[in-house]
Amino acid sequence: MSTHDHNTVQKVVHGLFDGKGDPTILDYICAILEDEHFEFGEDGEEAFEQIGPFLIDGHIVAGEQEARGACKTLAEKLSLRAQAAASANAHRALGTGPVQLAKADDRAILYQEQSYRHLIQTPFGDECKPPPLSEKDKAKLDKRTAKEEEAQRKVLAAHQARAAHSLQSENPTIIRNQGAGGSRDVHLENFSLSNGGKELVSDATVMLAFGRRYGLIGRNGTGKTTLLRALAGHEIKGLPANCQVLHVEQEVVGDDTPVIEAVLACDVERTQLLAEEAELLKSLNRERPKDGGAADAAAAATAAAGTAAAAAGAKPANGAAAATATAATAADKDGGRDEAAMAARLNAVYSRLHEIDAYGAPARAAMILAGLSFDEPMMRRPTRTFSGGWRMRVALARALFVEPDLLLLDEPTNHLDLHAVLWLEDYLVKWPKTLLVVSHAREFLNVVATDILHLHSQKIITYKGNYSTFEKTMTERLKNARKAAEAQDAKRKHVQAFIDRFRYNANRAALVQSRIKALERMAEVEVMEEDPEYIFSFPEPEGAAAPPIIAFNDVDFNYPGGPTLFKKLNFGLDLESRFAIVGPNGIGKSTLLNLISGKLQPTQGSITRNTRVRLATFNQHHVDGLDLALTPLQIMARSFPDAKEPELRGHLSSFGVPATLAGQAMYTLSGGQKSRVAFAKMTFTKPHILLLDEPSNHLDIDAVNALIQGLATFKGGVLMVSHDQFLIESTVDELWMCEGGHVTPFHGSFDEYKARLRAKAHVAGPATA
Ligand SMILES: Nc1ncnc2c1ncn2[C@@H]1O[C@H](COP(=O)(O)OP(=O)(O)OP(=O)(O)O)[C@@H](O)[C@H]1O
Ligand SMILES: Nc1ncnc2c1ncn2[C@@H]1O[C@H](COP(=O)(O)OP(=O)(O)OP(=O)(O)O)[C@@H](O)[C@H]1O
Repeated sequence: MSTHDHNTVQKVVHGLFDGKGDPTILDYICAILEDEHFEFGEDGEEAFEQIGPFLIDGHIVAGEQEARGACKTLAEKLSLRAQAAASANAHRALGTGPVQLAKADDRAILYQEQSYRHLIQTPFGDECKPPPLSEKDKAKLDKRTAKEEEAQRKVLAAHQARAAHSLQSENPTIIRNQGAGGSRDVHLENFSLSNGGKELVSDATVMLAFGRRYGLIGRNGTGKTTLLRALAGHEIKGLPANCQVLHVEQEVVGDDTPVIEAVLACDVERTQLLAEEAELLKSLNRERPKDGGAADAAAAATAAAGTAAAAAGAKPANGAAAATATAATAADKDGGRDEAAMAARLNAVYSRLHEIDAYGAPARAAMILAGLSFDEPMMRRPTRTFSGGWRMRVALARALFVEPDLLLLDEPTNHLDLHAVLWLEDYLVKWPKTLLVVSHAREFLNVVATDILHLHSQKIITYKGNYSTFEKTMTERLKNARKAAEAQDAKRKHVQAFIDRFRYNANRAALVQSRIKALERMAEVEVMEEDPEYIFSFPEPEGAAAPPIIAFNDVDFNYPGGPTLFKKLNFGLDLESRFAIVGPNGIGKSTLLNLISGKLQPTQGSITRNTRVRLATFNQHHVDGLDLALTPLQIMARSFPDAKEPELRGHLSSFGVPATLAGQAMYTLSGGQKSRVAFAKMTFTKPHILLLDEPSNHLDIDAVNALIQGLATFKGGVLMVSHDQFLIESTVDELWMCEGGHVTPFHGSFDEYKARLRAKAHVAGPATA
C-alpha cells in the first residue's frame, strides 16, 4: 500500500525523475501513488503495471527496463512497509514528533467524494448518504479531475506522436532481382514480444515457408498486430535482411495524386525510366512511340470496365523494337556522337521498360483497383478526395501491386464490401509469395489460408490447413489431451494407492521404492488452457413497445444535390425483425440505417416511429469516436452519470472488458477491445432495436460467437449491415438486398447471394502467379 502522503510522494517522484517528462504527467503519477489503495507489489511489479505505461509513453524513462527499475525504487521508498521501517527508525532517532492532521487533505475528501459519487447522484437511493460536499470541495474535485484528464491527454498526445513517427514509412516500392539463391523461408526462433509492459509472446518459434499463406488468429488483444508490427520493423531475429516485408496498416496519404498513379508510383524503376525516356525524347526531338505510354490510359479504362483479359494483354506491340528504330534513325540522320549515345541509352531504356513489363503495369494496377471496387473515374480522382476507408484500399492495392516477399495484412476484409472480399480471396489464393494475414473472418480464412498460426497463452502454434481444419484439429487435440490427462491421473492414483498400502510392509519395500520412482517419472500431461467462455449479454429492452415499431411509407431519399438513393421504400420493423442488409459499397446501406434511426429524414414520404422505442446503433464511427485519452470506465461514467460504478463495471465485463482493461486508457486497447467498449456503451440504455453496421469487424472469433449467442437471446429487433457470412447465417432470418434505389428481400441463401456476385466478377491473378 501507498503512504498516500502528498508531500513525500511529490518529493520522491520529482526527485527520482528530476526534470524528465512533462510535470503534469509526473503530478498525475503522484496522484496515482497517493491513492491509499495503491499496491506496489513485490519489487514494484504492480506499480509497474499501473504507472509503467505513463513513464514509457510520457518519455520519463527510456524503456521498459528503466520503468521497472524506477518502480522498484518507488516501492522501496514509498510502500507502507518502507514507510513503516522509516518511521520506526525516525521514532527511535527523534522521539514522537507532531502529527500534521491538516495534511489529511483534499485527497481524503476526493476519495470520499469519489466513492460516494454515485450515491450522491442518486436522489432517491436508499443508501446511507455521506454529508454533502461543500462548494469548495466540489471545486477541488473538479480541478483534480480536470488535471488528471489533462495529464491523460498529454500521455495520449505523446503516444500518438511516437506512433505516427514509427508508422511513417517510405512508399512501398517494387524491388527486383532480390533474394536470388538461398532459402526464402523465414525462421523466427525463440522470440518474445511485449507492449506497454504486458508480455504478449514468450519464447515462440515460427517457420514461414515461402509460398504459403498463414492465417494468424487469437483472441482480441493477444498481440497479433504487435507481431505484425515487429515483423514489418525487422525487429525479430531470423527475418533475412533482404526479405521485403510489407505491412498494410495505414491508409495512403491524401494528396493530389490520382489513385492509379499512387499505385503505379510504387514501381520506382518504371517511373524513373519513363522520366528518362521523356528527357531523351525531348533532347532527340522525337515523339514517344505510339503504343508506349498511351497504353496506360486505355489499359486502365479497359481493366476498370472489368475486362480482365485486357489487364494481361495491354503491353505495347513492341516498345523495344520501336526504340531501336528511333535510336537508329537518330544516329543515321544527325550522326552526332552525343545523339548516338542518347539514342543508344533510349534503346536500353526501352529494353528495360519492356523487360520489367512497364507497359503492362497500368493495366495490372487498374485490375487490382477494379477488384477493390474502384471504377474508372474513381481511379483518376486525387487520393485526397477519398475517405479513410477508401484510402486504406489504395494502400492494399499498392501492396498487392508491389508483391513483397512477405505480405502482412491486418484484418483486410474490415475495409471491404462483399464484392471486394470475394475478389481479394480469389486474388490471394493465387498469391505467389508468402502471406501472413490476421483475420477473424472464418470464410476468408477457409478460402485463403494454407496454415493457421494460433496465438494463445503467449505461444504460437502452427496448424496445417485452413480454419475449419484448425478447429477440428484443436477440438480433437483437446479431447485427446483431456483423455490422456485423465488416464494419467487414474494411473497415478493407482500407483499411489499401492504405495500407501504397502509403504510399511518390509517384504514389498523394493517394489514400493520402484513405484515411488515410477510415480516421479510420470510426466504431467499438458492440457492446453481453454479461453474462458463468455457471451455478450444484451439487456432485455425496458418498457413495452407495441407494434408497429417503425414503418417506412413511400420513402424517397437523396443527399442535397446528390442522386436519388432510395425510391418509394415501404417496409416495417418490429421486435421480431431479424434482417441483414447486403449490397455494394456506396449503395446506401448506412444511409438506410440513419433513416431508420432518425438521424436522417426522408426527402419524400414518411417514417413513423413508436415514440417509446429506444434504438441503438453500432458502427465504426462509434468505435472511432470513443475518447482515446479516457478509460472505458470513464467513458461509461461520462455517458451515464447516474449509473453506479459497479453496474458500469459489470456491464463492461459482460461485453468482455474485464476490470483490468476497464481502467486502461482507450488508446492502449486493441481494435477488438475498443469494439467491445462501444458495444457496452450502445446497449446500456436497454434498447428495443439494434442497428448494427458491420458489428463483427475487429471482434475475434470467440467474440463473434458470443455476439451470436447474445443476439439469439436478445428480446428486441435486429437489423444489421454485414458481409460476415457466419454471423449472418447464425443470426438473421432474411437477407435484404440494397440495389437500384430499392431494398428487396433476397430469396435464397448467403451462398446463393455470393454465387450471384461471383458470376458478375472475373479475377485475374497476381503478376508472377
Ligand atoms: N500501455 C499499455 N498498457 C497496458 N497494456 C497495453 C498497453 N499498450 C498496449 N497494451 C496491450 O497490448 C495488447 C496489444 O494488442 P494487439 O493490438 O497486438 O492485439 P491483437 O491481437 O492485434 O488484438 P485485436 O484482435 O483486437 O486486433 C493489448 O492487450 C493491449 O491492451
Ligand atoms: N453526408 C453525406 N453527404 C452527401 N453524400 C453522402 C453522405 N453520406 C454518404 N453519401 C453518399 O451517399 C452514398 C451512399 O452512402 P452510404 O454510406 O450510405 O453507402 P453504403 O452502402 O453504406 O457504403 P459502405 O458500404 O461504403 O459503407 C454514397 O455515394 C456516399 O458517397
